[in-house]
Amino acid sequence: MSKNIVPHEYQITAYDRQKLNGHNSLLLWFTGLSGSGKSTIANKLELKLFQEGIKTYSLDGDNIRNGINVDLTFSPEHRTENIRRIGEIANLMLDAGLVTLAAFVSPYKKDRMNIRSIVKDVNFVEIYVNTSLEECVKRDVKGLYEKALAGEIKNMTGISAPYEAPENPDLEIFTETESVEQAVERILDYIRPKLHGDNE
Ligand SMILES: Nc1ncnc2c1ncn2[C@@H]1O[C@H](COP(=O)(O)OS(=O)(=O)O)[C@@H](OP(=O)(O)O)[C@H]1O
Ligand SMILES: Nc1ncnc2c1ncn2[C@@H]1O[C@H](COP(=O)(O)OP(=O)(O)O)[C@@H](O)[C@H]1O
Repeated sequence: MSKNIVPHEYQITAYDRQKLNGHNSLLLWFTGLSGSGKSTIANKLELKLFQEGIKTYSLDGDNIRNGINVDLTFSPEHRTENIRRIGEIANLMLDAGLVTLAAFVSPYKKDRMNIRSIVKDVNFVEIYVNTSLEECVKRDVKGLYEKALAGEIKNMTGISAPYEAPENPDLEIFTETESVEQAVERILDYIRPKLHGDNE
């Protein structure tokens, strides 16, 4: 914490907000290549949670890279800063009592580990959306791989920039053999005890 900044003691705590909501805060962190299926799965999962009365919020490139992080590029340093800021925002969302879904390529191991240290470890679920580069290139949802392979985009993850796969993710999803619905059910099964368990 910076010098000369003294935190206020607020009467209402994260614990109180979680109690009022009837569930714990959780950060569901989706990592994987562009086009691996992070947003598709996160979207379906949020809908399911919402329908169960769980208070949620989704963070992804649309609301972050076009907003608070509009100043950042895809250089390694800027990706690190992108993920650091998102970690801090997610931490506020956890404090607010929300189940927060974050879908970012987040290619560097050290940046993802930093998230664990920003938020309380118990609240963090790392979900590796493991789809092969070949499949992502075949899908080419946004036409980025074609451009990257033609040399029109620099620093494209998987083509001209690294992706460091998680070694011990909490969950690993294989979208080439698993449907979106199956992935969502598996994630729900995994997080249910965390949502409703003793999380003090
Ligand atoms: N060079 C390069 N590398 C990877 N991705 C690129 C790049 N340029 C643009 N895009 C699009 O931006 C989305 C990735 O942004 P992120 O904020 O998730 O990236 S990172 O975590 O900072 O690495 C990513 O979105 P998703 O496809 O949803 O993953 C891409 O659509
Ligand atoms: N099992 C699956 N899980 C997730 N996405 C899938 C699956 N099978 C095919 N897809 C398709 O792959 C694409 C993934 O795109 P998207 O969710 O935007 O990826 P990301 O957010 O990782 O960039 C979508 O067009 C989706 O319909």
